[in-house]
Amino acid sequence: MLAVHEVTKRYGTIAANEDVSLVVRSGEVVGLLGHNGAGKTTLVNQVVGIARPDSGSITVDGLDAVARPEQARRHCAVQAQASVPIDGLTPALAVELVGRIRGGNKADVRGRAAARFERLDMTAWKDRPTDKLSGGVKRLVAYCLAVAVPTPVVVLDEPTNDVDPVRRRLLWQEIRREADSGAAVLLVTHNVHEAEHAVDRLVVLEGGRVLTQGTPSQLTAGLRDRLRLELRSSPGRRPAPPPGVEVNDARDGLLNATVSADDAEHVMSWARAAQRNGEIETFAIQPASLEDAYVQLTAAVAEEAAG
Ligand SMILES: Nc1ncnc2c1ncn2[C@@H]1O[C@H](COP(=O)(O)OP(=O)(O)OP(=O)(O)O)[C@@H](O)[C@H]1O
Repeated sequence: MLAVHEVTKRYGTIAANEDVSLVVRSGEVVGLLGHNGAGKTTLVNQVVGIARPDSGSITVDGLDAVARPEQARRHCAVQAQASVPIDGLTPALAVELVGRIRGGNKADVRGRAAARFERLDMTAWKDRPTDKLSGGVKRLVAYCLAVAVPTPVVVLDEPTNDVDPVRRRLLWQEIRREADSGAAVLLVTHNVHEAEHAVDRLVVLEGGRVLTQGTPSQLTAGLRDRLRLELRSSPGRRPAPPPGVEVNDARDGLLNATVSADDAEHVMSWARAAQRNGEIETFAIQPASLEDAYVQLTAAVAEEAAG
């Protein structure tokens, strides 16, 4: 549904995107991850026709988005990172207006918007002037505007920013629903933890290039025998961790470490004993997460670049 093939985009000497290829199929949510400046927004801008690739191709619903961006854009819903200026309107009116401009039938647009406001628990705000809404609610309204009419491709740039944790969950469900009804969803996010549970596949960009891509479980496969130990020391106590524990971070009484699966049993016994004798308050041993894999991957690239 969305196919990006060997796209390169330079700004002067900066290669914002270099040979980027990815595919988002109908029914899939694909997360685009990467540090600040990795090239995510540049890629999104080219998909929606705001920027033009120097080379490579992009097709949206089978249409050439480089040669005919205006045509391709009609098949694409976009929620940009910047907020949408809709002051003077209410969310319900703004969504209706955008839906009608985009060719939706009035009753359909209204019906879809009302159901979506309900599912996102936003009904209380739908008839309030938007300049009186909080930043998080405005962000949700921007999402509702983007998907006011159904499109084969949906591109979302940081849709969960500023949204409270409860509505963020509702929003992830809503995004999944969009894919389940047939859309190909490309989603830019910095929230690796949330993405792990909400996306089908991930593409990691670094320095404009695709560093890796795959399902969350493929990306964490290399860390299967690595577990994560997190513990909180008791006030004034700093117990030395046992052998086999690789400390990643230790400050303010919180320790984050990596433990090999083979050592997990003796680390667990040590932690239990330390808890019994009052050295630590709480501890948890968990499987390594996508965030661990992401940090490891990007750190390896940074080390390589530093020589
Ligand atoms: N219009 C522009 N002119 C010059 N350089 C640009 C322009 N747009 C982006 N860049 C540069 O291209 C690189 C990629 O930027 P981009 O905004 O795509 O990154 P990003 O991954 O979206 O970052 P963030 O997570 O901070 O939004 C950066 O080095 C940025 O400074």
